[in-house]
Amino acid sequence: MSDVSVKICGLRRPEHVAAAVEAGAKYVGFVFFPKSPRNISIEDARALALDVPPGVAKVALIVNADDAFLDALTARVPLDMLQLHGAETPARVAEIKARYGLPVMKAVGVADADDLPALEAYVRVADQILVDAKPPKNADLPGGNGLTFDWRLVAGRRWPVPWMLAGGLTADNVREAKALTGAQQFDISSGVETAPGEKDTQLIRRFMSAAQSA
Ligand SMILES: O=C(O)c1ccccc1N[C@@H]1O[C@H](COP(=O)(O)O)[C@@H](O)[C@H]1O
Repeated sequence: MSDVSVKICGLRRPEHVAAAVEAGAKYVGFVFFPKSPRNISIEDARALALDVPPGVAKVALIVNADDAFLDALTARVPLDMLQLHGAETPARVAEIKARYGLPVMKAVGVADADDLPALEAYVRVADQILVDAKPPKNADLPGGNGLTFDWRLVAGRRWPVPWMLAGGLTADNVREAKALTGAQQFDISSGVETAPGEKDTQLIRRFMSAAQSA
């Protein structure tokens, strides 16, 4: 039995949700960000989420969302976690957690050692931390760019809450990512796609197998 947990993010089709669940993903992610090729409507996400079995966490990825959107989202989609992937402050993270009563995972972008202190404020308010590659300046997306960062920056790091590694992961590099960082949780989106937003069942299975044997 593997000690690794995987989140497959940016799912939009039932066959890809099924492939992720059948292959052992512990989290499935839905992206609510109109600029993303993985964006999904609330009603389409609801239909997918209703078919996810217990034991697999349904995660909504949101970027600087306001309360009106979050009210509508949480009223319709049965969710287990909110992933905040924008410039939400620690105070906003705490506010969202209190208002919706859902566990919150805050993404923090890392490019160099100067980005690491920002994590400390978030581990006090979030239930989990997602350590992702920092997007390039002027990037359209704050994540999901298929970029890695220098994993040695977080080698052996421990925080008081669970953490997940993201950014440019693939079936070919997840073993090295685990060995270098000691991460036990991995989040992937573009690495299981054939084109932006186009998930692939075989790539999902291949990544799950590589992560579980890493
Ligand atoms: O996937 C997206 O479109 C996305 C949009 C806005 C914010 C985050 C997004 N994706 C997240 O980014 C990381 C890394 O993704 P990748 O594997 O490098 O493609 C991951 O947490 C995605 O959930």
